[in-house]
Amino acid sequence: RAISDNRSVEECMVDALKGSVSNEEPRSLIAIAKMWKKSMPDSEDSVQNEGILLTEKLKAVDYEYRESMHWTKLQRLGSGSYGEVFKVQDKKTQFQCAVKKLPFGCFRPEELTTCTGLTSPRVVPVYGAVREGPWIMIFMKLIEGGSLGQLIKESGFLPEDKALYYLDQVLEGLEYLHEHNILHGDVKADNVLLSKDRSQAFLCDFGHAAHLIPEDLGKSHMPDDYLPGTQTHMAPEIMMGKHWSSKMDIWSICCMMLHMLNGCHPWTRYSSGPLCFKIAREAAPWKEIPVSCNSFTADVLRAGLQKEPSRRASASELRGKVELAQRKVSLKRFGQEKNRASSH
Ligand SMILES: CN1C=C[C@@](O)(C#Cc2ccnc(-n3nc(C(N)=O)c4cc(F)ccc43)c2)C1=O
Repeated sequence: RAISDNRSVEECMVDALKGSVSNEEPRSLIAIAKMWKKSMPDSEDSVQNEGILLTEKLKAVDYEYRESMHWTKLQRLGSGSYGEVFKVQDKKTQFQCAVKKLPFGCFRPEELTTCTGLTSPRVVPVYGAVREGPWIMIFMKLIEGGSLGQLIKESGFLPEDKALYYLDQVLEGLEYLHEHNILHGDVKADNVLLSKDRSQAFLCDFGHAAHLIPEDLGKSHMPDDYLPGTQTHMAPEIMMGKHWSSKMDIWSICCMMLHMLNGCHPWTRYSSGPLCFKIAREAAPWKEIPVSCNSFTADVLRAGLQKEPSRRASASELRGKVELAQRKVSLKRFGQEKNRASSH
């Protein structure tokens, strides 16, 4: 029937996937994510259980994959855009991973279509997604070291060399996303996860992500259902309803750098209440760059905190400046340690 109706391959695929959970390829996950967008939650779906698992370590049983029956929650890890995140375990394989649980009505297909099939070592791998009644569960790799936001809270703030180290790694992830015309849309320390030894950083939470259509760049405004990210990290062009581009992520990652260095989000030390007018009208928050910063680190922040997107550095340009600043900062630190050693 499918082919005779001139239906797309994707539509045929989705028909075959409806109402069951199966282990399939990434393109099936993308197809069902788009199907979920079209189907609104209603009462008869209360026991609906359908989805796609991308790894054999998570095993659907008789085309079902249900909480408590096939996997169990071990502990709450944190909260993302519109959802809570848990450490979970597959009952059959004992494999542990993380799951973001969100209401079906808050699900955006871009949360899956933007991160499925990515191969960057700086992006948390997705393991699949399953709908259970009014909930969507998105499974992903467990990252044991917690979030960069939690590290900053524990430490108060980060030393310049460590902040530059994490900034470089997250910029590598942004370089990859922007090369694939993907906007992350909510870059901040809570959405950067750390390995157990805290040497590796990974980008997560594609709940605000969008596909950047190259021919649309510079023209289109945000799509109607676009979900803005964190206000303190929001680029001025969003506040002014102007064109959107990958440069939004660059503004946000520099706000994250200020958060690492100062221990607080930009704009929050000098004002309370809605920031949208302040961010749109006032100068970029260069005054929040610590005076103790190396001049090359300050250059990174000034290049990324340009109010005009066209004057703002790209991820690759900013990474080059970060790596120069890292050399200067580590040389300075090396010099200080040498002086300390020789004075003893
Ligand atoms: C690939 N993929 C699939 C869903 C996704 O959009 C997300 C997310 C998200 C949001 C907030 N927080 C976490 N979060 N994940 C973990 C983890 N994987 O171990 C985690 C661990 C924490 F300690 C705190 C928050 C955490 C994950 C996404 O990116």
